[in-house]
Amino acid sequence: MPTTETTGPKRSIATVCLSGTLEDKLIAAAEAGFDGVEIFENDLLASADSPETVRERCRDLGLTIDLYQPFRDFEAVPPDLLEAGLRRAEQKFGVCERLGADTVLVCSSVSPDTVDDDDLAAEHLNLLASRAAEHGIRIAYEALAWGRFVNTYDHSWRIVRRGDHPNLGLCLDSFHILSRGSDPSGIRVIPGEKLFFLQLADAPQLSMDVLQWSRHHRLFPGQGAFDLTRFLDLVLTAGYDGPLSLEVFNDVFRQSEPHQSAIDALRSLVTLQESVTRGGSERARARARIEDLPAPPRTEGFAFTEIGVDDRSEADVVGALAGLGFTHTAQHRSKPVQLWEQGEARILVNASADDPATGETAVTALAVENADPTASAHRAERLLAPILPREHRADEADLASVTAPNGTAVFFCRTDAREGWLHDFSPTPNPAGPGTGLRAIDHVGLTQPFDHFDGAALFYRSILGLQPEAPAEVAAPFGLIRSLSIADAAKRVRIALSVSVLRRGEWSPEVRDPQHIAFASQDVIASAAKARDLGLDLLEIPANYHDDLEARFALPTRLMDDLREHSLMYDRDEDGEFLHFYTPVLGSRVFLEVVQRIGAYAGYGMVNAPIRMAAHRRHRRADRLERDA
Ligand SMILES: O=C(O)c1ccc(O)c(O)c1
Ligand SMILES: [Mg+2]
Repeated sequence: MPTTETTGPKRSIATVCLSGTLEDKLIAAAEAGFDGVEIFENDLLASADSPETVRERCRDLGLTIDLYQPFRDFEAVPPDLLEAGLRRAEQKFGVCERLGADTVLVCSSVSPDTVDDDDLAAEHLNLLASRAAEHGIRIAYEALAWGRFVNTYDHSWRIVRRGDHPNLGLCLDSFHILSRGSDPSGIRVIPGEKLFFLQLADAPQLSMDVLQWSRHHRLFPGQGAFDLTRFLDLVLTAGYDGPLSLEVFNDVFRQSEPHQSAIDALRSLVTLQESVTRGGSERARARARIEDLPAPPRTEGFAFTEIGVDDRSEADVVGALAGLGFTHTAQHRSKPVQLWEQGEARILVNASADDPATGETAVTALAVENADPTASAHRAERLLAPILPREHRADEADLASVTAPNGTAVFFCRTDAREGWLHDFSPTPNPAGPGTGLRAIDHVGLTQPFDHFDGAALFYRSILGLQPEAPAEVAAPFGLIRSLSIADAAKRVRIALSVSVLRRGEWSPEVRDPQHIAFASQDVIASAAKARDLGLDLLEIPANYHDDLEARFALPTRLMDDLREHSLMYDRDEDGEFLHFYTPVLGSRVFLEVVQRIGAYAGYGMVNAPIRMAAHRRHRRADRLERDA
């Protein structure tokens, strides 16, 4: 139930964001903790409930109805169509009165009957506003990015100003403004009382028809490429004091379980408010205020990562860790959990924690090192993250943790705390080996199911206070892979999310939803050589790859020899170089990687993913043939 109290602006959501019938949508919005809704006309038309019943239901759920929409193709039309429009409007005003909604959204016309005449548009909207006023209703005029003649916010503002009626104002929709690349800074000079409504939506940067972009690809704030922090700052600075409302048309969300979408939606809005309170104008900061949201954790790296294993995969995982020079340093005092360490890299191998969803080998937990785990867990709870119930004995650490969308547990830890997580482990007598030069966990790679990708990115960003890096796409053997990595400013916590774009059907790669843990080495060639000596089975990279590499980068012969000999891969960007190698897949879908960043290389060797995926498939095939022989 709602844990995010509203002390700042009201938070609303358009019913079009969520899947289901009107009833499903209202319940989901209320349960997530929204204060109000925009009712999309089609949702009401398909409902068997009278507007009065909908109004009552909303009241019972603690929701206000902040907007009724959309009313279309009204202004700057010939007299007969104007008459018809006014007749339609009277019916809508009646519906609004019955719903208890005081604002109707009017989209700029796309009709071929509309003329390019601002005076006429203003006159018609003035007439509509005076009719609306008789019902105590306001008209919020919104410039659609594809409006026939009015398609920018400044144009809609000129018309509203000319229309000059107290019941006529603007609806600003971030999508329509930012998708066209309009400069939003002019919003600041619009009088706040003329801003009747605000709709917030993000979107990925795409080059396509703007109507298609809007109707299929909108995202919740923070999930796309628009600068919504600046946008909201400008709107609040102008003096807008209505609800912050989300209006997201998205093909995936339209068919997703509405409770989860509503939670994602609210999380995105709270996170957006938070970013305005950190950087906005004084007026915007005061308006966006959120009570009692602890600051994002100051992350200091990964405390540990946990791999859940089963009877068969345990030997593979432990064997690979030993081959990478890790030492089994400690054993959990009450659970079948081993701690393996090298440098600051710590891996828990948990024989009681295979993936609850699939029973497979999986990265079951991430733990981030930070100064105040209790505050971080409190923040996560305020951001609607599901808190993980923990079984722990009275003398064991009560670790604060939450569950990420795909079931991965996220722990907040202080490794050096006296009663911290390490306290639950007893040291083994194993002497620390020479290692292979691994220092720490560089990143964790998690593949997400397509429908949860945007939600997962938002979750990690918002809960851990991370920032997204550049999104990328590569064509891989089993389909297109999209990736988005997120990291803290110091790059000590990096999470590389990826997704098979639109995966459908039966034909599927050998490794489903792979996950990996990458370790940082200062000399990956030496690490690979030592790992070989320790008996590690390195993933073999084909000669074709290295031949192409040589041609592309003209690397020194010595380096090429090393890359070939140790099955290393290579990448380069403007700021540095990246060398990396992999283990085969351990169990069903986990593998390990060792990376070396030279200079300020910022990526993850994503261009090499298709080569790695094909190599993994080859390796597993060979493995199976060997087992069957
Ligand atoms: O796509 C549309 O038609 C549409 C309707 C109403 C809106 O508020 C909007 O932004 C778009
Ligand atoms: Mg809109």
